[in-house]
Amino acid sequence: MIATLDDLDVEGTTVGVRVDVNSPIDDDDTLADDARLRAHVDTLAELLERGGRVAVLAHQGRPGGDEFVSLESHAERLSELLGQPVDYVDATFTDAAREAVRDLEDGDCVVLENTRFYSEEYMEFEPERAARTHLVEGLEPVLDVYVNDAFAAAHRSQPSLVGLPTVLPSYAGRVMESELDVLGSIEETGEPRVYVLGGAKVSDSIDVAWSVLEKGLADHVLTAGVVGNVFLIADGVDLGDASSDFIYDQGYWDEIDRAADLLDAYGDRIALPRDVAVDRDGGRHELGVNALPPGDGESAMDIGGSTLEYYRRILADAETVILNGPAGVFEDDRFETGTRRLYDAATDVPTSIVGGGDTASALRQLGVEGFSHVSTGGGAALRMLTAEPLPAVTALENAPERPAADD
Ligand SMILES: Nc1ncnc2c1ncn2[C@@H]1O[C@H](COP(=O)(O)OP(=O)(O)OP(=O)(O)O)[C@@H](O)[C@H]1O
Ligand SMILES: O=C(O)[C@H](O)COP(=O)(O)O
Repeated sequence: MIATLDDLDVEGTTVGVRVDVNSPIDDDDTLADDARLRAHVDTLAELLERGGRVAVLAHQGRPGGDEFVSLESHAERLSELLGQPVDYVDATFTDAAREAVRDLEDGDCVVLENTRFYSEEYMEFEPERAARTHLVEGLEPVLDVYVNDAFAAAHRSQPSLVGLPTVLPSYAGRVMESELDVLGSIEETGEPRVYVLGGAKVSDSIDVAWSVLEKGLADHVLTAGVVGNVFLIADGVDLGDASSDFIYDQGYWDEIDRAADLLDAYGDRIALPRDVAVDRDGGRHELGVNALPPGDGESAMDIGGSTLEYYRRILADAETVILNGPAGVFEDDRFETGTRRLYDAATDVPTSIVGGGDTASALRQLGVEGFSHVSTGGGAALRMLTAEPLPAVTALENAPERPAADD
């Protein structure tokens, strides 16, 4: 049983709050999009209003990557969103960080530095071992309790996610609570249940497809995007050199064999695109799979109109639809139709769940709204949608005894 903020006596308590504000970053190393910050405002505002002393912990980017930057601009934006001063300290668990946390008064908030600036935080550990890392040993003495609101990072077994809840009384924040409510009860949603797997994360999508088909969670899996292209090749369709080279360059060539095995095992429940759209003479041109391969240099960039009709018929009978990843290269006006129309059709299904923050922002750009639930998590949501446990959630379940909250 995971405790929530309802179980926490907040006033005067120093709370370490793990959030996921991993965001797109501009060329000047500052925040380019605040959607993920906005998601955590309710949790943070509630803790502050209830008199908590809040130390925010988060990662940004991956070591060596362009988006691996400090959280200073995140703190500035958070201050605007919360409508109160938010301090920032360029340290995570050193003396400077601990002093900033000890100096907090009731209702104060400080953002600590990007947790991944410390190498241990980019490693995966068992919780007991994570509890003996520098970050956890440094922060534990200055924190009274730990709140995890970082659902989007809950598939990572890293110190700030699994080590802190091993040593501190721990609670789920409001984002974590609502994600677990919706995604944790996937088996209880209505049937027929349809999974739509698009986008470019082919191995992850094939893992999900195996899992949901094997467990009987999916009545149908609809494939689109690069995932759909891999399944078409696995089914013996000649998509031409451009699409094949793309799949090879992305390192997904071996996935074709896995997709073929999946088709052998569960082909009756997997739907493949019936046509694709290519770039011909600078415009969109649709080709039925029987008319493939496309011309020289032409690549399958979107699903076509007959695929959309076919998928819409399946969705019309569905009680639940779970979607991840765009149906095509939606960033290009000529190839956004598949994503917009497929996702639009999904909003008519009684329960419609979109996993993946990037997909969600693409949908906002395309003006598609009306889903039952849009998850803040990409990889975490995918893992949850296969009914697999998330390490950070398990760590919350196993957290030490907590003092009872005052009513
Ligand atoms: N047919 C295609 N050919 C090439 N690229 C494609 C095709 N279909 C989709 N894509 C690309 O896939 C990318 C998105 O895939 P990805 O799996 O990363 O989804 P995502 O929305 O970022 O996922 P998440 O929200 O889980 O992070 C887009 O940039 C899109 O252009
Ligand atoms: O953006 C995400 O999916 C989470 O913040 C996790 O980031 P990671 O994939 O770099 O661990």
